[in-house]
Amino acid sequence: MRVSFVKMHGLGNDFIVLDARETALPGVLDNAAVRALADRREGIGCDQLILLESDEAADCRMRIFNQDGGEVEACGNASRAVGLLLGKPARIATAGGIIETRPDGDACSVDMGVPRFGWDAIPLAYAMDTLTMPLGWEELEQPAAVNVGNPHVVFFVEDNDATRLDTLGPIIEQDELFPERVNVNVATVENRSTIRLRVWERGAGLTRACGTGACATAVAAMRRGLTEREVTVHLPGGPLTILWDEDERITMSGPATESFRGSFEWSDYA
Ligand SMILES: N[C@H](CCC[C@H](N)C(=O)O)C(=O)O
Repeated sequence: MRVSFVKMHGLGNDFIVLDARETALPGVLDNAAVRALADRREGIGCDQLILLESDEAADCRMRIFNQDGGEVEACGNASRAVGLLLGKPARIATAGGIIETRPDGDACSVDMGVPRFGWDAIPLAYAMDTLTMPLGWEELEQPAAVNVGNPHVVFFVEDNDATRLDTLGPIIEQDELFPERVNVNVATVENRSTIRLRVWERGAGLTRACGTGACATAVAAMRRGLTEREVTVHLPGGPLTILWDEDERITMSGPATESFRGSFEWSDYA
C-alpha cells in the first residue's frame, strides 16, 4: 500500500510528515521502520519523522520520532511546520504537553508552554542545582539544564563555533547523568538580545536548527541574567525569536517550509 508524505523543514531541521488523521497507517510505525525511512542513504531521509493522528482534546496529536527511531516529547521546528500545514491556529497534543500554533504566511509562532527546571523534571539521575551544574566534560563545563517538553543541557562559551560538538555531543548525550539522554546546546551570548547556538540533538546528532534547543538556551540565558526576555537565537540554519513572558510561557517564532510531497510503498520500509 502506498503512503503519502510531506517533506518539510524548519531552518534546515527536516522532517517527513505522515498524516494519519483520516486514514490509519497500514501497519505499526516501529523503531526499525522509522530508522529506515529517516536514513539519508537508503531511505527518504530526515532528522525527525512526524506522525499526525486525530485527538479528542486537541486539533491533532503530533508524535515525534528521532532519526534513531526513538519517540520523544517535543520538537519545536516540527511544531512550526505542522502549524503551517494545518493552516490555521491550532492546539496540538504532544507527549510533552499541549502546544498552540499560529501560522502567519511562511512563518509560525508556537506557544511551547512553561519550562521546568527541577533536577527530577529534566530529568537528572540525582539532585543538583540546574542553573549552574557543578560538573563538566573537558572544555564544556557548568551548564544549565532545562526541560521544554524534552530534556536540554546548555553550555555558554566564548566561541561556540570552536567547540568540538561532534566529539563531545554524543558523549554528553549518553552520559548516565541523563536517564532519558539529553539534547546538547552550546551557545555564545553576543549581546543582551542575541545568542548564537549549535545543537547536538538526542537521537539525531548535529542538526541545522533545534527549536526546543533555542527555547531552552534562551530561558537558561535569561535565568542567568545574560539577556532580555526576548532574544534572537541564530542557529546554523537561521534565526528564531524566543519570548519568555511574565506568565513563564515560551513563544517561539520563525519560518517553516514545505519542501515537496511524495509517497512510498509501505512494505519497502516496514
Ligand atoms: N532531538 C530532540 C527532538 C527534536 C528536537 C528538535 N528537532 C527541535 O526542533 O526541537 C529530542 O530528542 O528531544
